[in-house]
Amino acid sequence: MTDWNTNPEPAAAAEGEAATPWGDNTPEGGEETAAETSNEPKGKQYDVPQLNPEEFKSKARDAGWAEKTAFNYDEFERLGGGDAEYHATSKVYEWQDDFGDVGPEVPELERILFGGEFQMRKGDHYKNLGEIPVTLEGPTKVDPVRSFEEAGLHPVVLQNIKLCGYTETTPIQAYTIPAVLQGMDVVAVAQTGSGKTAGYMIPVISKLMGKAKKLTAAKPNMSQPGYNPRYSKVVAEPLVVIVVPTRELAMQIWDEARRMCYRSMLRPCVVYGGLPMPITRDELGKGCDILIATPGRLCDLMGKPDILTMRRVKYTIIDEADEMLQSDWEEELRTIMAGGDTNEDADHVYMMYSATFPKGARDMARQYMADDYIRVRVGRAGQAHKNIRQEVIFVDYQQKREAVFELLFAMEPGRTMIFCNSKAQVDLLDDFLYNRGLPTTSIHGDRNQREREDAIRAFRTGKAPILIATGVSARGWDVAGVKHVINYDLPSTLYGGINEYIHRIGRTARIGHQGLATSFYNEKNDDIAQDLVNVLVECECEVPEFLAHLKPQDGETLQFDDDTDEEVEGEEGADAVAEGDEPVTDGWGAPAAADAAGADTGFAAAADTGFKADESATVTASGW
Ligand SMILES: Nc1ncnc2c1ncn2[C@@H]1O[C@H](COP(=O)(O)OP(=O)(O)OP(=O)(O)O)[C@@H](O)[C@H]1O
Repeated sequence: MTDWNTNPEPAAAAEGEAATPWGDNTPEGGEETAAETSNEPKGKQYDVPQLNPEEFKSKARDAGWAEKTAFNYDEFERLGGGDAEYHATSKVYEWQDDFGDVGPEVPELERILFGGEFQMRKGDHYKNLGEIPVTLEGPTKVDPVRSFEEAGLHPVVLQNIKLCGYTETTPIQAYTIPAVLQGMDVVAVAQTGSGKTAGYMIPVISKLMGKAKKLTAAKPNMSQPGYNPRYSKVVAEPLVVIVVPTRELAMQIWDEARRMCYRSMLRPCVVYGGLPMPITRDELGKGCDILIATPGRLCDLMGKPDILTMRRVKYTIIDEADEMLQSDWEEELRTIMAGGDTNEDADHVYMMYSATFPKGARDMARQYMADDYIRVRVGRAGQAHKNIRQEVIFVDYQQKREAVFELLFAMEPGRTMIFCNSKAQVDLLDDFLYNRGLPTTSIHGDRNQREREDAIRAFRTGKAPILIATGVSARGWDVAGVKHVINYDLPSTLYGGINEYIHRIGRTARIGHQGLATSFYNEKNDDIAQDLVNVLVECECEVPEFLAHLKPQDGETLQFDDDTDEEVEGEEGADAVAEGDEPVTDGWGAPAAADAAGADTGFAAAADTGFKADESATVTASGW
């Protein structure tokens, strides 16, 4: 049993607590120095009642938290979740040679791919996505597309988009879809949950679809009675390689690929560390046109020419690119971006996508891209979305468990993600909350593959609506109905700092939904304080009293570390922008400076599509 109740008696603060348990977390006395020099608790004192396990359970049930239930794989499959074993072996559309250009509908598969009750639908605040200025840099004109119909997409892709329930493009899609269709290298930055995945998946698949017959490699005929995955294998020859940092994200992007490839002869596959090698071989051996992979497993397979060859790859896409451009991945990324020894395609297209893109990563990205690559940015690189209500409360270091317990009871129950900075902390907190009747599950890098898949399924399907995770393990996750993100530990600089914070809180309020992000702050978080305050001010969220001294003074503009970028101002930038063309911004960090107003940018800020250039020569995606 954990020592959860070793706190001092609830102190004087208790008086005001009952009425507003989350209202005032100003440290008593407000003096930083006092807390630094003593062990005196500085914030409000939280309390967990002393109950037996049954009493805890009934307290949780009374508050509306369902009991965690064992995962029912039959039901999960029936509802369209995927395969019960390894998700990578779930069904994809299987093409047959006599299909002609477009395959017939398969209602059972269609229901699985598009009908899952847990699939995200756009929220009531979707229009807010369009209120952010879009900035373009690069020498080539791009006309944004407001609707999918006007983008000139392949009819099957258009049909699949409809089945997904996407009715209009998001701002990032409005620009990246035409850019990719024009064959450009693209770096794209837009807020979490704004549809970046479809922003590359749709145009790439649409482009390949028209020529699929010519381009795709031969595949075994799996409908033949004699087919045996062990002996009828082919070498996988993907046309598209999508690289992502985590296994769960790889599976999620594969799901998007499965949807967009429905009724086409393009076959998506996913491979990642933790997927047993025999399964990896079998799946790739069925033929692979779109390969989604984690970097380690991909590099491993690139050295096995009897399983995978990169010689036909036409598109390499790096998702969560700033994470992938970190030094930890340098060797793998170099190998992948080199395209493999046998890559034949001189027009190989490279793309990078993320919600955050610090300057160091941008500098590195540039060395991999074509000279005329286009850069699209929605808002500031690393900007949080206003659909997220951010709250920062002061919680003493030794009071966090009690605080999170109380917080979970103070809120209406709903899907909640809690982030910790270490795997050990994830385990401890999961035990603590679970033993107190709450329906938790958890995930981190030390769990085996089956445990990881179980945890994410339990969370997605609401069997365990509270998920405790380390930040990196949850990058890019898109789970419907996440109402609340809690930063139990704020990510210090060591854990990715403010960019990590942006990714974490971005698990809620996706694609037009609203959500809440609560962060526990104490004096150990000083290193992120200024960045945090800047983000709160930028998003018009309340800055708590204990951080008020960091707010910009009246008339002072917000300073972000990434505000300046030499790439379009200095010599390097001159290389990236063709002669005679003006970049549309003064850099990536901040919206364009007013002095660029009126410049003939050469970009389409076309009135006829509903987009217009604002005074500062950014392109505002108005009308959403
Ligand atoms: N045009 C659209 N209309 C409605 N929903 C969409 C549209 N495009 C994408 N979506 C949905 O929006 C959700 C978020 O998309 P996605 O995961 O691609 O976001 P993201 O920008 O990559 O986020 P992150 O930065 O967190 O990875 C997904 O559930 C996706 O199905």
